[in-house]
Amino acid sequence: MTTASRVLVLNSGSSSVKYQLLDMAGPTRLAAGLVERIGEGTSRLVHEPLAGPAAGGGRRERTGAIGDHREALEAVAAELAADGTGLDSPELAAVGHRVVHGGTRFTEPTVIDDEVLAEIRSLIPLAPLHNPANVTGIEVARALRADVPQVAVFDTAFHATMPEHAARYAIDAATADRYAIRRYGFHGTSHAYVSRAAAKLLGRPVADVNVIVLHLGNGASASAVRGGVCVETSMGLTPLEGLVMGTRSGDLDPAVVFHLARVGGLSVDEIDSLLNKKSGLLGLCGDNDMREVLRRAGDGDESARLAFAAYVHRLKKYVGAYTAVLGRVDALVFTAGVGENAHQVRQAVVDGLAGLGLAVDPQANAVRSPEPRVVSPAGARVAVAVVPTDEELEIARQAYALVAR
Ligand SMILES: Nc1ncnc2c1ncn2[C@@H]1O[C@H](COP(=O)(O)OP(=O)(O)O)[C@@H](O)[C@H]1O
Ligand SMILES: CC(=O)OP(=O)(O)O
Ligand SMILES: [Mg+2]
Repeated sequence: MTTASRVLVLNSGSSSVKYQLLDMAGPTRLAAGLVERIGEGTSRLVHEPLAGPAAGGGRRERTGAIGDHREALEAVAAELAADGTGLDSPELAAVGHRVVHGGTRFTEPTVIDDEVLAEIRSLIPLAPLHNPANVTGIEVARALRADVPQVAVFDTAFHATMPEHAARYAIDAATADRYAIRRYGFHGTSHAYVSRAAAKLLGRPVADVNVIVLHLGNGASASAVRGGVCVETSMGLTPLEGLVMGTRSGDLDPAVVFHLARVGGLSVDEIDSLLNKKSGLLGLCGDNDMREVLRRAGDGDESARLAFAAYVHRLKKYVGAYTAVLGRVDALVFTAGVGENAHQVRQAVVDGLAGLGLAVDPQANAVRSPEPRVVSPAGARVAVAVVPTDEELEIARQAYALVAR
């Protein structure tokens, strides 16, 4: 029996690492931080001790090139060590890793051994922007602390309950099976956490509520959750399908790819990069950050207005579709960077959808708060809510539940 109760959570993205150190006895957040723009000259690390030996020490920030994820994670380990809460601590019970793609095999949190790591590596072609960084995180943490369990928590896991008719693409079945082509869905940790928190906010049992969750960050996805079980989501084989995102196109006619190859002469890798990194808001107006898009649109910039309108139009289509999938919707929930902060997006998505029971109260919608809150008018048929996501806490809970039993 161990008394170690700390969990370090690493959420490695394509060019960033978000991390938190939690004491699960509370749970108490001991430290949180972020390394961004990894691989660029202007990298930035922000570290904040929040509780424990270094509490009150204040936020520390350092800028300057951080070449790759390995270097970033070593810098994170050094910051934690400087607080007296390093990876060498006997209190560390587990390291929880966000792993974006779990394929068909991983639908539960999993303790990582060599074989599991090899399998995560083999899924890189299905999540080329994400799984490589996840693998590096695992390698670095293991090298620093081989005796502590490393636990993978998969973005795809929550969506594994999707019925076959939602998960299947309508393509030749033998080809689909041979190449494991199906809709997996992502951001599952967030969709799970937020749909549960929404039920709590409404004061109703999770099993009784039907929720549409809109996770709008850099990557963005929608999900339909019936009684706590995911029945549909907008991302597919990879995190490219679905909504208009910061740099990703979301849905398009697959023939666009053939056309670009045949008529445009682009290679498969060039098309991949175009659709994943140079499309979405960035492709439409030159900015991928919603704050910038809103500012420019407010100044009357036509391409920013178009980008905003296209972003919102896609969201409306998904809200309508998921209303049909669920039959009855109790709450529409906004989360992640854009969903939590951009009241303009929330307002625009429900505009004209009174027929679906959707509306926001402009005053409630304009409030800025880190707390979960309802922003629809009193008595509305469907509650519209803002629920801040906490992928790190959810990953820590799942990792700790696995190692502490
Ligand atoms: N105040 C705000 N208003 C509008 N958008 C915001 C605001 N704050 C953050 N965002 C948007 O949130 C996005 C990042 O969301 P986040 O959930 O942190 O993404 P990720 O975890 O995918 O990196 C950025 O595109 C940014 O534009
Ligand atoms: C899966 C995915 O799109 O993740 P992120 O939003 O972190 O890029
Ligand atoms: Mg995110």
